Amino acid sequence: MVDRPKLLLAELPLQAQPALCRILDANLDRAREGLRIVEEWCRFGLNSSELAAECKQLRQEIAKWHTPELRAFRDTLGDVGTELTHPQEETRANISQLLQANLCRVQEALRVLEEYGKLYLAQMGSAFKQMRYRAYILETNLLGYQRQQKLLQSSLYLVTSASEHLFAIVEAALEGGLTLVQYRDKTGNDNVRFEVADRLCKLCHHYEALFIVNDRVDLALAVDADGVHLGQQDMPIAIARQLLGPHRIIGRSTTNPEEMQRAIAQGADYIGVGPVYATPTKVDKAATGLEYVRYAAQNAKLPWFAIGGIDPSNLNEVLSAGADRVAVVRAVMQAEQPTLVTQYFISQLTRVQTLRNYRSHLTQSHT
Ligand SMILES: Cc1ncc(COP(=O)(O)OP(=O)(O)O)c(N)n1
Ligand SMILES: Cc1ncsc1CCOP(=O)(O)O
Ligand SMILES: [Mg+2]
Repeated sequence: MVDRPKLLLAELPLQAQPALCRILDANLDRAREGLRIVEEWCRFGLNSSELAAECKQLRQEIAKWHTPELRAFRDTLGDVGTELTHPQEETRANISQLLQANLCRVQEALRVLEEYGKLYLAQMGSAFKQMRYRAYILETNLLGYQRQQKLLQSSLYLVTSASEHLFAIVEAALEGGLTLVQYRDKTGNDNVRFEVADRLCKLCHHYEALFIVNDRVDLALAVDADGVHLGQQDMPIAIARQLLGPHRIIGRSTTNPEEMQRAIAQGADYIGVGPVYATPTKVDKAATGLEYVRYAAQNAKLPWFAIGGIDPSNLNEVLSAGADRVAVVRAVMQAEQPTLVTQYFISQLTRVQTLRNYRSHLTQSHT
């Protein structure tokens, strides 16, 4: 139980006392309801016992303040606010929006409890201030966890190239089930790049896909991207991590085992493996061939994407060498039907992943 500090309620004018108790009662409910909604996703959607436990602990701590005295002031019929809804409350485009809305609701309710709580009980303000900070940390951890999960679940990675139909192509690929997009543009100026990156980021998030910016940490931060992709000549991973914080994704290009081991040691979240085949999209880089794909399949202990010259005609060869994630530019950006090509890639990648998971399950259960 909460220590019973001094009750300040009596110091308020008599007519303000019921109002204060109703505010506290309503917001104690609101904060817990919002947390419960978030908790369900942590538990059943993300399978994260840590995040679910944090939601539960916060809920329980809030509940301790919800005393019978406060509940006694509830007057639902007399509440003029029950009919007031915002149109956005009626629709939720996706899980991220739903979580965002409820985390925001929890934080608002905790703020109300912090402020009005100061008039009710000594220590209530500081207790709810601490809980509000915990809710912010929960939000950041949840977002980071969601990103890593989505990265793990992504088998096809679209790296964009300049095109007058850029948005239509990316949207078509998203319609086909794409969940990971990198904005790569070596031309143009920063003004245009910012506009394009911002629009692409919103488009990807609307489809619940991750959005990564090539080369540029500043641009990634400016548009609130999910992460950045850095080559060997780009910014060091450690500096990017300092700028981006712990929860955004950092990818690294690798062409050989040494670069792979270094990227892992430096804390990359995923790596590009290639160019597997020579490609006009990256003329300055020699092909690494399938040998490096085989090496990655045996040694990479993080998500890795075979990249470079991959298209539906050679996909099977790359999969047979051990890849189960690929990144492509032309195969989708220049496809006549980007949705269909995306669906084809994803279906083939899912097929090999399922087969390999099944085989490794069998091997484990026989040892
Ligand atoms: C997924 C992925 N892998 C490799 C690269 C290449 O990055 P980099 O070597 O920095 O070359 P540029 O793309 O910047 O020309 C990539 N972008 N994505
Ligand atoms: C950016 C990059 N890095 C290694 S290969 C490559 C380009 C791959 O493009 P494509 O899929 O068109 O061959
Ligand atoms: Mg680069």
